[in-house]
Amino acid sequence: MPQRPYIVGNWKMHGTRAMLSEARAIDRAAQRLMKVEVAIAPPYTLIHPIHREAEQIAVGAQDCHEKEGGAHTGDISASMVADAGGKFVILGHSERRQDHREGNPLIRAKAESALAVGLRVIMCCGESEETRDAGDAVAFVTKQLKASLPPEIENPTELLAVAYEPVWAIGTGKTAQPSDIEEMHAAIRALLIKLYGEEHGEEVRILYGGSVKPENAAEIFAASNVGGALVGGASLTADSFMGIALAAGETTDV
Ligand SMILES: O=C[C@H](O)COP(=O)(O)O
Repeated sequence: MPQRPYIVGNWKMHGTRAMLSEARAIDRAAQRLMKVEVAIAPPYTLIHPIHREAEQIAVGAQDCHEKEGGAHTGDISASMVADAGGKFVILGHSERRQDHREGNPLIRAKAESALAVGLRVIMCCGESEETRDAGDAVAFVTKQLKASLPPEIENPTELLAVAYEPVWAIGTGKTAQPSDIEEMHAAIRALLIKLYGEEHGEEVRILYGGSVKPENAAEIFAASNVGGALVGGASLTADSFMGIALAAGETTDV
């Protein structure tokens, strides 16, 4: 049975307690949209407050440290995320790869640490504009993803989602063409089947991310192998975020 579309808001470094009202509005709207799985990844400081109030949506983190604990000033471990009520963690986002020079081996170690405490991993991947222009996008992304994903996951259907986010489409207003999304998601699907077997490889949701908005969401969700979206800017208000979730609900017969 196919899984529900998964619509995840990545609030990035936006959000003080003033944003709790937006989270409440998202949660209320999600209660009327049971065909879609809605989640938000606020800054660490808002995970617990949102978790305490939310009835429908899951809350998660935008990163975690690869170690369980220790002398790592300023870092947060996967078990701390879980303790605060987090149910998932976004890993390998291009902003972390760039701002914090995170490479594939480190990202894989973080994923192993997150899975060990039962967090779902949303593993990001994506190519730069230069790589796409050179015609190397599919080869680059599949190699990046293979090197970032743990080779063994107990229940990938439940505990893994992949987010394809072309770097040039993030926060720029540019989105990939549906045909390019289909080509990339098909290549990712083939990799997931190879890594985790047919049963799980077919079921893991592959999200698209990069300037998703209510206006372009329906076209993106109509593309094959798109199981949801990782949404940045448009997830900061309940209206636009739930507009995207609504579009996902309309394209599913789950
Ligand atoms: O994680 C989300 C992505 O980076 C997309 O961000 P955006 O929707 O603002 O382009």
